[in-house]
Amino acid sequence: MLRAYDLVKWFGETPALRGVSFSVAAGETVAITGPSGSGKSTLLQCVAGIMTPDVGEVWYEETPVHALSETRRALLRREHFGVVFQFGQLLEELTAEENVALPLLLAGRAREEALTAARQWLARLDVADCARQRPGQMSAGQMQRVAVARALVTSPKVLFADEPTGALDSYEGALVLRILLSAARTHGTTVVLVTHDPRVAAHADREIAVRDGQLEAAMVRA
Ligand SMILES: Nc1ncnc2c1ncn2[C@@H]1O[C@H](COP(=O)(O)OP(=O)(O)OP(=O)(O)O)[C@@H](O)[C@H]1O
Repeated sequence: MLRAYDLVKWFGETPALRGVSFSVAAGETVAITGPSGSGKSTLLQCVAGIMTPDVGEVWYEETPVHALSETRRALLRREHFGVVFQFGQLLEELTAEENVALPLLLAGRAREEALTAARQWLARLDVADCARQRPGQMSAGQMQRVAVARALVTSPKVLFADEPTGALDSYEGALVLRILLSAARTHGTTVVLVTHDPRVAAHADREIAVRDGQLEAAMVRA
């Protein structure tokens, strides 16, 4: 479903990726692991079409993501991908249900329909009580659950998550991860997850280890 060929990315003099190739099958959960600065986030952002590699190709099904304009990549992300970052990046001035409804409103859905779907996702993530609260009134764990609901509300084909539990304590982090993965599996969503935490990576079907911008090992769990 997703394929990356020989990705190279430089930031000035710094080589962030030095020829990385891998593929992800539909419905698979893959963890990209590695030490700080190894290139995990750069890899995720190239594969998700958030940035383009300097060299190499990224294919999403039959679409050459690396060759699309910024506008087409934004459209592809909006229609097919969901993204969660370490800090949920919710809009402060909107309530939880409005934050989650936003991607549906942008896709042209009617307001009441979008809010109903948002509330269903908040309930699935066990934060129905927060529907009318703004991010400032929520805990870090609640905000991250809302961010996951917002990423999944459009039923994306692929969910990209960059340290989605990195800002949470280990108990809350494990809970959010479990809910995220079970929601993704229930809906057949492919997941690409960046983490430096082996306990988080252990939940994935497969681990891709990156070191100094190159693949270290690709292992499949039994
Ligand atoms: N926007 C940027 N400008 C300049 N250098 C960058 C930029 N983004 C990443 N880098 C550099 O590219 C390399 C890879 O960074 P990247 O963020 O992909 O690593 P990472 O494994 O995700 O690290 P961390 O776990 O600390 O987030 C690092 O040397 C980093 O300093």
